[in-house]
Amino acid sequence: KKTPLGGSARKKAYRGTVPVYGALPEDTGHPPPSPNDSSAGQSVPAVASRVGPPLAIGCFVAAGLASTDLSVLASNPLVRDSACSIVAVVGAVGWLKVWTSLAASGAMDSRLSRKIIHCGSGPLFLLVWPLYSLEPNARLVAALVPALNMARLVAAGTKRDSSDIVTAVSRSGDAKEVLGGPLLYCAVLLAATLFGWRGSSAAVVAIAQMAIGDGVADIVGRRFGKRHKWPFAPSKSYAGSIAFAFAATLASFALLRWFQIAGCLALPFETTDLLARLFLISVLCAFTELVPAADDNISVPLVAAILATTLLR
Ligand SMILES: Nc1ccn([C@@H]2O[C@H](COP(=O)(O)OP(=O)(O)OP(=O)(O)O)[C@@H](O)[C@H]2O)c(=O)n1
Ligand SMILES: C/C(=C\CO)CCC[C@H](C)CCC[C@H](C)CCCC(C)C
Repeated sequence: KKTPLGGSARKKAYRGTVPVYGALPEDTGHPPPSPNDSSAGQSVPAVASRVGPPLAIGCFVAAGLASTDLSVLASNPLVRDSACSIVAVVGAVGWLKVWTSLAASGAMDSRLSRKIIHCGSGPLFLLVWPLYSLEPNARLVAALVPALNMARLVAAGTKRDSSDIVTAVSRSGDAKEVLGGPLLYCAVLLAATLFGWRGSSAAVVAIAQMAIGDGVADIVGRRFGKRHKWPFAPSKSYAGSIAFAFAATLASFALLRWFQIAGCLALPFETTDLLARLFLISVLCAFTELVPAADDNISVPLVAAILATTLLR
């Protein structure tokens, strides 16, 4: 299709009307702005406000990185640890957003999305641990991830922030609820980071039991455990507890192996021996989950940590 202005005449006309754009239409693939286009002839700040703060921040970070020697950054442990924590914090926001959006769109039940968040958050955080530097302070930088999430939950639970974290993790949509199970969950991640860290099989097993064991018990129990309930815990089913024991064993095993492969911890057990020990821990944690005395986000990882300290050394 022929255009009214072609070749150099069009370039000249375009240069004349759009002082803030460095690129010509041929460079950008976009058509030239019409005389009515509100961006034509605007100043840089006006255009920046149109494209929005995220792009401005992105440009700022990119310009900073471009003017810095990246090899110096990569070899600096504090920079490396901060980068890991930034990735984890941003990842956590995206992770919650994905499941909340799926629930909001009707693609899945919000109880299921909440349980998937419960199952995935702790193990995903564990996967990041080996990427931190060997510095003793690395765990402090890593601890910022659950600490910041706790701050978000407290802000949301005390209504100082109407964040959609409430939609993601509260059962009923009541903001105060995030100060219960979800806050304890993050507190366990914080304690495991500060007092266990990646050389501790107890920290890894405690997180796997709390996240995967308890989460899978709920997901499976609700579907397959409607009829056969425990006599002393009428809301919980055999199916849920069996699923807890098997899923938590496999998750603990896989995460421990990941830490072994990454060179973070050494375990003196053959595969079958390790699996048997983890199964014993998981069965006992599945029984702990049936006890209504304490929140299972505290009781399960506590029992798991004690058992792992005794059985995995
Ligand atoms: N061993 C289990 C554990 C859970 N469930 C199912 O999962 C539901 C929720 O269990 P539970 O995690 O104990 O509920 P809450 O603590 O109330 O919820 P949450 O942990 O999500 O805060 C139960 O009603 C039951 O249907 C089950 O069948 N068997
Ligand atoms: C619904 C939950 C518990 C109820 O029993 C889980 C709450 C999850 C937190 C609000 C989010 C926690 C995020 C982690 C601290 C970091 C995850 C990082 C990872 C890379 C995604």
